[in-house]
Amino acid sequence: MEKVLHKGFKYDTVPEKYVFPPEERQKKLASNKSIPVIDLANAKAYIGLGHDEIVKQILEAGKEFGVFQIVNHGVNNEVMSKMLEVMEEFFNMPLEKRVIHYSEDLCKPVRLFTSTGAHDIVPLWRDCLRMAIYPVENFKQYWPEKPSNLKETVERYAVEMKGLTEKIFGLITEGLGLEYDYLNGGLSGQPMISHVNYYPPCPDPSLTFGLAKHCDPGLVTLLLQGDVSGLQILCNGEWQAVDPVPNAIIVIYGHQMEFVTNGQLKSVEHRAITNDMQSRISIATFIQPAMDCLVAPAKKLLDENNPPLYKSFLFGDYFANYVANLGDKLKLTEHFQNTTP
Ligand SMILES: O=C(O)CCC(=O)C(=O)O
Ligand SMILES: [Fe+2]
Repeated sequence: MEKVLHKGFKYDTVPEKYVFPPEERQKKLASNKSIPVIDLANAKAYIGLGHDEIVKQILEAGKEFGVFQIVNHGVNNEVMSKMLEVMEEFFNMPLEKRVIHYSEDLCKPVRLFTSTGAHDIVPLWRDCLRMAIYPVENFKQYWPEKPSNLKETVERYAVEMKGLTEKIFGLITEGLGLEYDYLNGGLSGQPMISHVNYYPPCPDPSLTFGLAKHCDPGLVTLLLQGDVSGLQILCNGEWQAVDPVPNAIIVIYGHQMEFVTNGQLKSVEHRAITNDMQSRISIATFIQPAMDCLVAPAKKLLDENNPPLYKSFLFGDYFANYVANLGDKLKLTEHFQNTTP
């Protein structure tokens, strides 16, 4: 396989190997409901005016869609735009400057790869710079030296993402009636990882995917998508676009959130499509349990009317299954559902 897809020029035609079989290609989108945009301006660490409404909206969005966008989230807008800008610069650097980060070693804290970097049947129209970003002091040394302001920008972004995670977790646990820090500790104990997804312009987006249908493995994914559309979610069997909202961050519930909340919050299946006019960058930051963390439905959410729908398992076991099944939610759910009456 080629080391990276993006070589800094526009392709004239889609190379054969990137073409998906006709039955798997995108079909018409549903244009009904739009994904909720939740304004966090009045969300406080304590109960205040407007706060209860925000908690309610977050839970409802989780029950219905498994995804929502947030605005006035407190993350510095300049940090977000700098992050997108510096990553665009990274992917526009000459190939020889980028390719030094290419690696197939899954354990590396920073690596560039193409497609999923795994055993794809049809490769995806995507390159990805994967970086462990938090705790900053453990990983900063591995981040790319070029562009020269990359390290400083990623550091600021990582700190903002950490703060935002705590804020969102506080709102979710409050809404569910769990202890305030229930989702902290082991359940979000893995270092924070960001995937900087780069989708070069594609001559025929109807034939390819930037990312194929998957659910995210962790608790939540915080996604920055700039102003180019491309994210789609599967909602009641129909695909729907999540169009960009200025300065918004998309919150995607991952599969562990569904397990921990005993199915109260849904993990949404999603994909990314390509675009023939512009390249697109999205930055996904994953909050995931430590590999040795025991994941199980929260006891407070169980009673005789709400028996556990899932088994308890080590996140490491889940993750091995996730990789083997390419993030297929149905297969993973079957594997971890509780079959004892
Ligand atoms: O590019 C996007 O909008 C989606 C990215 C994504 O789903 C992921 O990185 O897991
Ligand atoms: Fe994803």
